[in-house]
This record gives sequence, structure tokens and C-alpha cells, in this order.
Amino acid sequence: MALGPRCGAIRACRRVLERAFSLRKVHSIKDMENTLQLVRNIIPPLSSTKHKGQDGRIGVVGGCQEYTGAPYFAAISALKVGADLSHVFCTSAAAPVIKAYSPELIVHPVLDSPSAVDEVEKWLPRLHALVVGPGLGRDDALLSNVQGILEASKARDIPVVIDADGLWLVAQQPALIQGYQKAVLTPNHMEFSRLHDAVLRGPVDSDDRHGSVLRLSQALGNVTVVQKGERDILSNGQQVLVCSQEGSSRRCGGQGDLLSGSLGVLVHWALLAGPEKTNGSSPLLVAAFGACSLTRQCNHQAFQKHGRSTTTSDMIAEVGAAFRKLFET
Ligand SMILES: NC(=O)C1=CN([C@@H]2O[C@H](COP(=O)(O)OP(=O)(O)OC[C@H]3O[C@@H](n4cnc5c(N)ncnc54)[C@H](O)[C@@H]3O)[C@@H](O)[C@H]2O)[C@@H](O)CC1
Ligand SMILES: Nc1ncnc2c1ncn2[C@@H]1O[C@H](COP(=O)(O)OP(=O)(O)OP(=O)(O)O)[C@@H](O)[C@H]1O
Ligand SMILES: [Mg+2]
Repeated sequence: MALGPRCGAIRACRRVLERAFSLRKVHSIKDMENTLQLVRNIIPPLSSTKHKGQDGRIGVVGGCQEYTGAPYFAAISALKVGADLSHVFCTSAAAPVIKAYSPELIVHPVLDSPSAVDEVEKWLPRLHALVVGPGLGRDDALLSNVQGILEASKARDIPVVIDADGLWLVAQQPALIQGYQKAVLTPNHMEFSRLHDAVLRGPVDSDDRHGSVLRLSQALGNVTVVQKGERDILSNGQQVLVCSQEGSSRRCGGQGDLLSGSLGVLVHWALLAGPEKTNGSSPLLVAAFGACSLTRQCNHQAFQKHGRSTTTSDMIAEVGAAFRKLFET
């Protein structure tokens, strides 16, 4: 009992030190341009000698009866950013709907099948990255299949971007991705709170977003974490980057799916390019910074044209121009 106030003081002191530590590593706004240059370095050149598939074969795991838009947004964004092939692994009810949105996607109605893990595992050798969670829902049987898919992906060292209901699964079982260096988590405000609560056993310190993201990443064994918000905070437990690329005040659903789908491609490109191209920075952090900047720029451009009526489809229509503006200058 007598130690109570002293413990409180020690905790407060530790918090101040940690905050100073994390702020020292925080990426200042003037570094944004330098980091954008690193993103430019990882983008593979277009070339007439490449074959289809070389610039990225991406899989999206998600899509159920309720949510068909989210996996579509993620998968089409991967293609629009520059992947060559984009697959969706969804439930049987979602598949015809997603196919009907776009002839460009390859859609596998397998996620609610008893052999879902085997069905997806067959494709893993042909995929460069997986985006897990957009529109997945929270059905226990589906989540159990996705657990198997994540384990199979880790065994093959395939990079995974985990978003939306994939983060719900990780909050139930953080051990699933603990220490996996090729995982990137992309939580929104609520998803971050749930993860923080599950992993660090306490509420987020809203006065110290940088420190909260840094600590969550460290507690997960340096898994890369991207906390989306007014400014996106990114950390791999060692470095903290901030993306404040101008977007807009329009917050329609689906913007996060554009981000996770784009990130699937950029993660593949960044790992292929390696740390020489990223000047020693973590390739996954550079990829995540690229995807955040691109999503926000799409939002900015779409808002200029459509104002309050901007939707995620309008943002996807801006991917090409936004990409050119940010990365092909
Ligand atoms: N068209 C579609 O099919 C879409 C489906 N979606 C899917 O919907 C499912 C649930 O995703 P949710 O993102 O709703 O996840 P959650 O069920 O965790 O809900 C997030 C909640 O947090 C609230 N919120 C967001 N930012 C906040 C902030 N800064 N402060 C306080 N509250 C905040 C939102 O209004 C929302 O109610 C996922 O599978 C997701 O992929 C979404 O991606 C949106 C588009
Ligand atoms: N207040 C804000 N100001 C500017 N940009 C924001 C703001 N909040 C989020 N964003 C941007 O919007 C994008 C999506 O973030 P958001 O928090 O909406 O994700 P989400 O809730 O997962 O979206 P989704 O509806 O697709 O599930 C990110 O690129 C983020 O940078
Ligand atoms: Mg989301």
C-alpha cells in the first residue's frame, strides 16, 4: 500500500522517458519528401521484357454475405496500383457478387468450405502477398479458416497485410502474428483500441499516439503497425513515421480497403527491392508510408471533384493520377 504513490511516480517518469524516446524517433514533416523518395525507389520499372505476374500477384482474403464491397475495393486497388493479378478468396455467397463488380478480379468461392485452408494453400505458392480481413465478417467458422490460412502463409514466409476483421481475429489471438516480420497491421481508431487493449492490457493514451503505436508494435515483436487517422502513425517498434499527406474531411466507408489493397502490392515491391533501395529503413515501413500517402492523395483529388458526394469508387478512379503525382515526378 505504502508503495502506491511511489509506483505511480515511477510509472509517470517512465512514461515521460518513453515519450521523449519515441518523439526523438518521430519522423518530422520535413522528412516526408525524403520518405516519398524511398517509396519511388522501390517501384519496379515498367518494362517490355517482363511477363504477366512479375509485378505482383496479390490475394485478398475476405468477402461474406454482408460485405462484398470491401474485398472488391482492396483487390481492384491492388490492380490499379500496378499488380498484374488480383485474387479474392471469399464465401460462396459473396463470390458471384464480387465477380459481377469486375471482370478483372479472379474470385474463389472457398472461404466457407470445409476445405478452405487447403483451397487457399494451393494458391499460396503463386501469390506474392495476402491482404487479410476486408469484408471478412466475424463468423467463428470463417475466422477459424482464416487462422489456418495465416498459419500456412507464415510457414511459406508470405507477407500479410491484416486489416478490418482480420484485426478482430488478431485481437483474439495475438500469438497468430507475434514476431512475424512480414506482417503489417492497418487498424482504424476502433481496431487500434481493441488491439491495444488485448495486447497491452489497457486503454490507449490519447495524448501519446506515437508512443502507443510504438509500444504496440514492440509488444507484438516488431510487427509493423499503421494506425490510420487524421495523421497516420506508422511504426515497426524502432522507428515511427507520420503521414500527413493532405486528404479531405470526407470519411466514406471503404477508404481503408483502398489502403490495404495498395499496401499488398507495395509490400511485395518493397521486399523485392530490399533495404539498399530504402536506405536502411524498413521496407515494410516505406511500403506503408507509400500506401498511406497514396490513399490520402486519392481522397484529396476525389474530393476536389466530388466534394461531399465523394465515395471510395471516386477515389479508386484517382489512383492512376495520384500515383503519378506522388511517385512519378
Ligand atoms: N462496402 C463495404 O463492404 C465495406 C465494408 N467494410 C467492412 O465492414 C466491417 C467492419 O468494419 P468497421 O470499420 O466498421 O469496423 P468496426 O466494426 O470495428 O467499427 C468501427 C467503428 O468505429 C467508428 N469509428 C471510426 N473511426 C472512429 C474514430 N476516429 N473515433 C470513434 N469512432 C470511430 C466507426 O463509425 C465504426 O462504427 C469490416 O469487414 C470492413 O472491411 C468497411 O471496410 C467499409 C466498406
Ligand atoms: N481524420 C482524417 N483526416 C484525414 N484522413 C483520414 C482521417 N481519418 C482517416 N483518414 C485516412 O483515411 C484512410 C482510411 O482510414 P479509416 O480510418 O477511414 O479506415 P477504415 O475505418 O478502416 O476504413 P474502411 O471504411 O475502409 O474500413 C487512411 O488513409 C487514413 O489516412
Ligand atoms: Mg477498415
